[in-house]
Amino acid sequence: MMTVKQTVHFGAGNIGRGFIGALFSQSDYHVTFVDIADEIINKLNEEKSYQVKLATEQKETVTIENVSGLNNIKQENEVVEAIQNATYLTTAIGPNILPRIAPLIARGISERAAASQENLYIIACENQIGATDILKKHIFEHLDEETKKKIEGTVYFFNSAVDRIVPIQDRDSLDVLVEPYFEWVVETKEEIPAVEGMTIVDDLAPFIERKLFTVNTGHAVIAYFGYLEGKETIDQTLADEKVANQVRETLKETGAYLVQEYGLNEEEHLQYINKNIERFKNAYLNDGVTRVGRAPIRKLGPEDRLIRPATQAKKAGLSYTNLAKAIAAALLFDHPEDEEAMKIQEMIKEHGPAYVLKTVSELEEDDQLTREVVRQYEELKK
Ligand SMILES: NC(=O)C1=CN([C@@H]2O[C@H](COP(=O)(O)OP(=O)(O)OC[C@H]3O[C@@H](n4cnc5c(N)ncnc54)[C@H](O)[C@@H]3O)[C@@H](O)[C@H]2O)C=CC1
Ligand SMILES: O=P(O)(O)OC[C@H]1O[C@](O)(CO)[C@@H](O)[C@@H]1O
Repeated sequence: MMTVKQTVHFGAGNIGRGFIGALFSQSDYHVTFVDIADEIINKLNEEKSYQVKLATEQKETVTIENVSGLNNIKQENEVVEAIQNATYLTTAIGPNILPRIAPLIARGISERAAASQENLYIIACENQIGATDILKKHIFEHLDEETKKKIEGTVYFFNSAVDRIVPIQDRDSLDVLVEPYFEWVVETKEEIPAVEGMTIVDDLAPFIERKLFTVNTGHAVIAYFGYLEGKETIDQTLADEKVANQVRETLKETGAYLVQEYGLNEEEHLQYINKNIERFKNAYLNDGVTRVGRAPIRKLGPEDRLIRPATQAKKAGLSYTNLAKAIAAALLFDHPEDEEAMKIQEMIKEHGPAYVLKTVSELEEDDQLTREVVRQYEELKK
């Protein structure tokens, strides 16, 4: 009897079902999704399949089969067992959640190490530089020394970059609407089992910085300016020539840094920028500015899509005024349903914008970038 290849994926949300889980299923893996959302887990176990629909005029659809679900709070033992049988373990759960799932993954790894010498490949698929390294650090805090030794050469951790726009979905269905474009880049020099749609590279740094500081910076700029203009969706916002121009100018700044840092070809990078601006125009996605602007504390972090390209551009003597303006717009994102946005607004109210830049973005008060952001913040507020 043929044994079915197994993979465990934490986070049965938009990227989980609409991208990473779908690729594994299409590569003949059985995908065990792990999530805290009972309604998703129950549906996965009842329906055993769902549809991935492309956000195009034709709405091409693929059926994703060979899927099941486990709740990581209520079914710890079952998750540990699934990890024992898996070749891959992936996550798309949000960078802030990684420390919370690490203890259970550590238990799975420990029990697996006691019973098997088979390889396990762990990949965090999050919008964060070095997300798998961060997950590894949290997992290792829960492993004893003997297990850490035992898993050397059998449990591998690879960083990755994930790129596919997947908007918020209808919660009553497992089906997922996704853009046609996708890119999943994984950093490894190992020979690993094939997964359809996975691109392997030796060095992820240029790929993840190019992606985060083009796709995600551009998207964030549209989201924050769109929100300020009272727009609902990304494509509506981009139709406003003023915002479209702001996006292009900001991506010229991140582009100048990327070209200098990684020796990218300027013309090719310009094409990459233009290609991504076209992706943002997809009206079939109906992608809300509040989703793309979500979690501004994370997005204003020192290593994230707005602050890092600005600090790097400043260090390299390049222009960063448009990035500063985007950061100022992020500080004005006061969406009441976004917990992080509300926290930022409270901090601004009590201590002012420079305090947020210091505590959230690790920028000193007398930093030129801080001064420029605060100046633009006051301008935008008028
Ligand atoms: N949606 C998108 O277009 C893209 C998202 N990403 C990244 O992918 C990751 C996931 O994003 P989405 O799929 O959009 O989010 P999502 O909110 O649709 O999915 C996250 C899933 O994680 C589950 N979850 C939350 N806390 C949990 C916990 N403690 N234990 C188990 N499950 C838990 C949620 O119930 C949800 O189903 C994020 O890091 C995001 O930055 C990357 C590229 C594109
Ligand atoms: O906002 P987050 O959680 O970083 O992730 C979603 C982002 O990733 C993207 O899919 C880009 O890959 C955009 O849709 C969005 O800006």
